[in-house]
Amino acid sequence: MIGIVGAGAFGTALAVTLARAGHEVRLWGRDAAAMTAARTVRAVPRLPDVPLSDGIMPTGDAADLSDCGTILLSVPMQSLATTLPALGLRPAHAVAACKGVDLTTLEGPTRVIARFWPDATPAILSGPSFAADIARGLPTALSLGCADASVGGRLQAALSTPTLRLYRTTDVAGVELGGALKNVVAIACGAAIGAGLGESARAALMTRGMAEIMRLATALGARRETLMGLSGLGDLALTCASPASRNFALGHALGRGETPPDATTEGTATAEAALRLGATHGVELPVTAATVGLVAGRLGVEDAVRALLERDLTTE
Ligand SMILES: NC(=O)c1ccc[n+]([C@@H]2O[C@H](COP(=O)([O-])OP(=O)(O)OC[C@H]3O[C@@H](n4cnc5c(N)ncnc54)[C@H](O)[C@@H]3O)[C@@H](O)[C@H]2O)c1
Ligand SMILES: O=P(O)(O)OC[C@H](O)CO
Repeated sequence: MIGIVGAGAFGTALAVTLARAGHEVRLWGRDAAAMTAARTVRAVPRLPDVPLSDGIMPTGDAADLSDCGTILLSVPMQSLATTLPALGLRPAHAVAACKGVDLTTLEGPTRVIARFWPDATPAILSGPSFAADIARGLPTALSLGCADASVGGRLQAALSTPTLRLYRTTDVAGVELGGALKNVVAIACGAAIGAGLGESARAALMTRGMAEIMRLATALGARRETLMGLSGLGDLALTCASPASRNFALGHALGRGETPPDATTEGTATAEAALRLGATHGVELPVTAATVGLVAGRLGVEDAVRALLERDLTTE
């Protein structure tokens, strides 16, 4: 039996694909009334058009997940540290399915898990995947990072489905940081497209953004080959190119001078956290700095572009 914490778009999509593959799934959401209603309606508000099969039990009571050996965590990153201790669970394996860096502690999701659930083996699931695609059963491939290779292998086998293919690695930092940092670049790309700066500008931002991801993530222990994989280059390609990305959409609205849509956009906090990590580790992050300025309203798109173009010429 698999437990999923977070009945938002992604947690629900994972529940649907795992149930389709034959797993019994308990899906916990913090809004108890909505979860009770979901038992009858057989859908959750975030994915109203995706039916929940009989194999999924929606619940607002975390105790219903106490028999689940594996728990997937799909709440927004900035709420992970408050969510975990409140659940009162002690799973053997905890797989983070959130993308970001905790702004208070600058920890990735697996470190947050280790802090609150020291007996659980933490893992991270990340890569190019829109919840709607996974829920529809469209082909998707993700990275599963787990420092314990044998647990990682078992999780890979358990969580892969006929349409969701997992690749495993022991490089937890690489999977975490690739998935977190790509969101920052997606905001920058959205802003460039929204402001009408063109496809060439987007390609330049993606490439130089990837260079920043490589610099910061390797300074924090990630391996380059992981960052060139699904939870890095792969997710960067998806998120920077698709208007369906909420991070891209946020940047796009800013680029057009419009009010951004109300949505989970992990890249805003991650950009701030990345700048702090960069300062600590002596890593220059000009695209991230411009994105932070843009999101905070301190820079307009033209100022941000000027700041990037006026930097000293350098080697690639
Ligand atoms: N939606 C996607 O396509 C997608 C794909 C891959 C990864 N992710 C990642 O999954 C994570 C969740 O995103 P999502 O798309 O499901 O978001 P969402 O906005 O659809 O849902 C978030 C869920 O978390 C709950 N939540 C919000 N604040 C909370 C808090 N303080 N305490 C407890 N619960 C809280 C909400 O009630 C909601 O059920 C993010 O880190 C995101 O980057 C999302
Ligand atoms: O909608 P976004 O920007 O949060 O992106 C969703 C996923 O992270 C894409 O892999």
